[in-house]
Amino acid sequence: MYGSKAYAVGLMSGTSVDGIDAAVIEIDAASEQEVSVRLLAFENTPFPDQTRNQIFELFDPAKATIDKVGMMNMWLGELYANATYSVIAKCGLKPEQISVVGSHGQTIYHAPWDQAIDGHTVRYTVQIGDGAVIANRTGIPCVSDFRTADMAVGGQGAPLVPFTEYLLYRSDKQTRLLQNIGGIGNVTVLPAGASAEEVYAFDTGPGNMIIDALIAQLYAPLAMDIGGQIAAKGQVIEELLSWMQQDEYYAMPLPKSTGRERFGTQYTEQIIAMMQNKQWRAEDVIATATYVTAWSIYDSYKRFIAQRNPAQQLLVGGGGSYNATLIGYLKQLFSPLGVDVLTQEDIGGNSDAKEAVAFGLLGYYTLQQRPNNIPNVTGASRPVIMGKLSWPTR
Ligand SMILES: Nc1ncnc2c1ncn2[C@@H]1O[C@H](COP(=O)(O)OP(=O)(O)OP(=O)(O)O)[C@@H](O)[C@H]1O
Ligand SMILES: CC(=O)N[C@H]1[C@@H]2OC[C@@H](O2)[C@@H](O)[C@@H]1O[C@H](C)C(=O)O
Repeated sequence: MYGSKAYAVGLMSGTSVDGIDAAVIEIDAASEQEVSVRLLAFENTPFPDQTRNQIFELFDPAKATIDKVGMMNMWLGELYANATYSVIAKCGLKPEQISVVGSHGQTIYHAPWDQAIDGHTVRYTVQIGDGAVIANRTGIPCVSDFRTADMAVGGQGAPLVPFTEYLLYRSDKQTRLLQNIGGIGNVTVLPAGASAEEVYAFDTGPGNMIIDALIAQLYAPLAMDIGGQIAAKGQVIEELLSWMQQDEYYAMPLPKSTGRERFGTQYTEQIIAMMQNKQWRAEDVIATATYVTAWSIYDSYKRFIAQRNPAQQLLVGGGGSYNATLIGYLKQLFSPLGVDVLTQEDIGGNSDAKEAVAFGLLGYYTLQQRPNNIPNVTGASRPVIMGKLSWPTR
């Protein structure tokens, strides 16, 4: 594989359920340690409203009956295949030129803790959007369902993007924190001059998930606080802030990951109930939820990172990069610590495309039968080749 260039498509639909991110990348693997990626095209296709609502229903195990999960698995495969076609056309390539589609799928449930069954324990995670559908519609081999292999060897199955961040963003001189702010927030620590074994990463807590849910409740039909404009008009409510800061997730030891199971609908309903009871103003509640995301990133740094790896740079990606109030809070919190806060756009990248790019690269490694998890990051007992490979019939 070294010395050759290849094209891959990466597909991501994350915990925010805002749609399908699709990226076409050119991978240039000069040697094992020197891999570079060029983004050739990117497209976000929002889910049809009905599909989005149906996906949200599947987050509730009581509503996620097997027939609904099975149908959505196949339907998302179709939508992912369409997104693949569309993004390939955007850069003027043909499907035959693409080596692989790496598709994350839609997480509908993630249980990275041990569950007892028949005197044994298992962990599980469910990502849907069938790879066989994608492969057969597009004619391109498709790697999907990445997380299970890592769990099969004792890992949490998340986060997976750090493998690609190590390849693409490490520096010999600077310790960099790669912070993603999607539905959930997650950070990857790339110590200066580190080897892959020294990289660690974890979920910092909520990203935009609570903000989005509160906006949908309080400012419908809005689904997000565009640019952080609503939060900018509010003040942080101290009482709500300290209640939110008490969530036990923040103090949990590493490795750790979280999701909608903790910061989803039930959590937001509690905030709305408190708000009604205390007569808080909606913009103040949004400002507080926004501040909590910034604080949780700062708190994670101080608690788990700063002593071991004092950093020079916090590089933010994911949709939260476009929330100016959130970025403002981050700058306020990190600047006294001597950490520069930058977004992907500040360095010529694309905050929206970053995870789709990552899954294109992860899929390419799987196709090459090369391990692509970082055990130190996920808690897995060893490196594994992640994902299931579906072949098209050409
Ligand atoms: N212009 C914007 N202004 C404010 N917030 C935005 C903007 N654009 C996107 N966002 C926020 O980013 C979210 C989507 O982020 P992203 O696509 O990175 O999440 P995701 O990939 O679904 O989540 P995860 O990475 O947790 O799986 C939106 O739901 C919204 O809250
Ligand atoms: C189970 C799951 O889908 N987890 C997501 C989620 O969204 C952010 C954070 O929680 C991260 O752990 C992960 O995604 C990214 C893409 C990852 O694996 O690196």
